[in-house]
Order: sequence, then structure tokens, then C-alpha cells
Amino acid sequence: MAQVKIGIIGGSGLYKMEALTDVEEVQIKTPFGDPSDALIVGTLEGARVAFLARHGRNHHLIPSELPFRANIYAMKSLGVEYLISASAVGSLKEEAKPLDMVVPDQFIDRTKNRVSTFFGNGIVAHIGFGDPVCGALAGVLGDAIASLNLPDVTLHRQGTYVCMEGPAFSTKAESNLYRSWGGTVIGMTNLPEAKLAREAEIAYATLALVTDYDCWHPEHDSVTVEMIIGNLHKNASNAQSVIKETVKRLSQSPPASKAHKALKHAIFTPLDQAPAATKEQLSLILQKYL
Ligand SMILES: CSC[C@H]1O[C@H](OP(=O)(O)O)[C@H](O)[C@@H]1O
Ligand SMILES: Nc1ncnc2[nH]cnc12
Repeated sequence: MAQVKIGIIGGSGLYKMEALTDVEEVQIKTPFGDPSDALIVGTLEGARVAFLARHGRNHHLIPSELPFRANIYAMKSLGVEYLISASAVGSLKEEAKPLDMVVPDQFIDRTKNRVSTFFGNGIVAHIGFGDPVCGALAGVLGDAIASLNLPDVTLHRQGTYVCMEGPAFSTKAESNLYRSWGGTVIGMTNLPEAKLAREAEIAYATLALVTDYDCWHPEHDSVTVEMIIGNLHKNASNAQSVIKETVKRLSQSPPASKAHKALKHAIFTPLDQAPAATKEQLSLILQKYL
């Protein structure tokens, strides 16, 4: 199969990219198990892209069950260099209102049960994660959103995404704590993905689509799935337009990304002395360094 440079992971409400043509469904086996679903490879704005429904096309996986390593590995195996994540989030700030779009530049990790690294089993690497999203890709995404002038949507080009374990939503005390930490939005999925994408040297950025005010807001009811679903439909249609425009811009001028060299100074273990089985398991990710 021809290399696919752009990947899209669709979250809650975004289970399919409507505008894809010449579609192929690809079942990918990885050393880390099966991805959430088949990857859908198709053409969008003249570029081959790979789409994956994060929770499966029928939304059957809770955040703690997501096969994050298999998902990122599967994208890497197709040749993906830029990964756009679309995600539903709750807002932790008055100014980020439902239907708004946030392009986070920071994360806070509140997950407990996630495997967020490809390393271990004899190979140690510590990637830099001070800037957890690719600024170049986030810039293209932000410019694409701005260019569309979507009605009722304010773009926030920066923000901190708090990643909680779930699946229950936060308590008010937690929500207020995250606000006091400077959190902008809250979700349950993006931090492990961002870490693994960085380890796999894939540029990653998040299109965070606000569905609710979580539970802290005195004038809005606490978040419920019913409340989220109404906004998810509007957000999903906006997300389709944003992703299309982002892919167009990315394929016309793919930006340089520091993420593409993230492992250059990160691997501690001399690879010539590392266990063969682990080298084999990570060969796709380590190939430049072996
Ligand atoms: C359906 S509300 C909670 C659910 O939605 C978000 O998922 P995703 O990031 O895949 O859009 C959030 O993280 C929770 O998993
Ligand atoms: N309030 C919220 N908390 C966590 N994840 C969410 N996804 C959408 N809304 C959310």
C-alpha cells in the first residue's frame, strides 16, 4: 500500500470521515494487539489519509480499555507522520463555551490505568514532553479552523487539556481543582495518545471540541451524556470541515516537526546490547536508530 502520511483519530461523535473517496478498510495486527477498529484509508483533498474511530465505530470501548499502543503503532505502520486527534471535551473555563474549538498546547495527566509507553522490557527511552503537542501541526490546525469562520464557534489556540481516567465524569471538587490548576478543557483520552505518538516520532495535535461545562459551572447542569450528545452532532459536522481544511493545508505544505526526531537523544540503552525480542517488537519505531 502507498504510504499514508496523515492520520486522523476520531473520538466521541466522529466515527467516520464523510468526504473520503477510494476507501480501503485495513485490518492491522500489531505487536501490541489489535487497534480499536479497522483503519479506513481513503483520499481527502487529494491526499491519502488513514482514519480510526478511537472507541470503535460503534463506540464500544471505554477510555481505560483503549488499545492506545496498537492504535499509534498501526498509524506508524502505514507511514503516518502527522496525526490529528478530534476529541469531545468538557470546558473548565467560562470563555470556552460549548461548540467552541480548543487546540491545546499542554496536558495534565490524571490517568491511572494506562500504558503510555512503547518502552520497557530491556529498552529504556525518555522522550522530551515539555511541549506535548507538535506546535507546527497545531498551527496548521488553528489556521484551518480560523479560515472557516464557523458560526457560533470561537477558536482558542492554546489551552491545557486535563486527561482523567473516567469513565465517570469528575466530582465538583475535582472539577474546581482542575480549574485552580489552570485547566482549560477536560477529556479522557488524549494524553496517552500524545505520549505514544511522540515516542513513535509522529507529530500530534488535538482538535478539542467543547460539548459541555463539566460540572463546576453554577448556571449549567452537571454534565450528562444526553447533554453531550446534542452538541456532539453539531461538533462532528464542524470537525469534518476542519479536518478537511487541515489535510488540504498539510498536504500542500507539510511543516517541519521536531516530533519527527523525538527519539534522537532519548534512547538510553545501547541498542546493540538490547534484547533481540524487544528490538524486534519495536523495530518499526526504532528502525532509524538500529
Ligand atoms: C462521550 S463523553 C466522554 C468521552 O468523550 C471523550 O472521548 P474522545 O476523547 O474519544 O472524544 C472523552 O475523552 C470521553 O472518553
Ligand atoms: N465533562 C467532561 N469530562 C470528561 N470528558 C469529557 N468529554 C466530554 N465532556 C467531558
